[in-house]
Amino acid sequence: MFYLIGLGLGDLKDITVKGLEIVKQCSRVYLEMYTSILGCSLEDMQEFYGRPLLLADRDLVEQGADEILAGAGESDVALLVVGDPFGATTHTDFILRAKEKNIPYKVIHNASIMNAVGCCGLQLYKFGETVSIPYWDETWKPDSFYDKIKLNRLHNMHTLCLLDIKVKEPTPESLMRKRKEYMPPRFMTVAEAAHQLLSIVEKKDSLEKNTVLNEQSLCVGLARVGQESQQIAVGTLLEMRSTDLGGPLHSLIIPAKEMHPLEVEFLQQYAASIKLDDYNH
Ligand SMILES: C[S@@+](CC[C@H](N)C(=O)[O-])C[C@H]1O[C@@H](n2cnc3c(N)ncnc32)[C@H](O)[C@@H]1O
Repeated sequence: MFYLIGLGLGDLKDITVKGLEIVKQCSRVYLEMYTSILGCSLEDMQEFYGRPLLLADRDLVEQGADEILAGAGESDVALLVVGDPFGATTHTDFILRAKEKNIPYKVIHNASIMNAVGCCGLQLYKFGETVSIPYWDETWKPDSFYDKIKLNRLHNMHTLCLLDIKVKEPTPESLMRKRKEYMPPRFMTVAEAAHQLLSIVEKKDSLEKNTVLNEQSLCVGLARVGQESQQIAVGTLLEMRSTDLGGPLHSLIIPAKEMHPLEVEFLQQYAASIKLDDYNH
């Protein structure tokens, strides 16, 4: 059997009882470690699960499905995913591959950022399309996510912005070499995301006089949701640019222009600088 097991968002104890029992009985257990991270070390996980974990980086997950699924028809193999297995777009492919190979499979669900985002008080029912904000570099500055945020705002929906994670990034010097050297992992912060959004707003503003989003628009910053050190901050896009929410992972929400009074009341707890009742969101 092939098992796809969600680990939740908090720490190693967020795995479900069912998930833990399966982990203990499997012949091989892989840990996917590039679409998200947990607030604990690999060593702690191995000790808690009482067994070694095989690390599955992007190359192995995207190109090595055969290797991971090998033997899963005869013995039990698990792939552990931080959050929920379907909280990232990558893992449905595993199920399709398992089906193709006639390997039976089971999914063990867990909390995902896609639903835990409700911790800030914004109603899940009112979220529109989720967007991903990628790190820009000198020459590559994609901004198509901005149009999706704009559409959500026009339809009075909140936008969850997932922020880029860069792991196993080759150093520029090693790009031409066979043997790659890697940069330290990077996790986009709420401040970095706000900085990139502001530069798009400034560019679009002068081009199209766009008032859907501006530097005074309300934003919600989330950090380490589900962990003991979880942080939530509410402020303007401009304020978010200089807000330090500490270590990874971070997400940014652009709320709808019109909010339910309960949403406003809940958000107000985290808004140090703004009186939301009087504020044009
Ligand atoms: C591709 S998504 C992976 C989602 C994961 N499989 C899940 O179900 O939650 C990764 C992005 O979600 C957001 N994220 C994941 N966990 C988070 C957390 N605990 N707190 C804040 N943001 C989080 C970050 O923006 C991160 O870059």
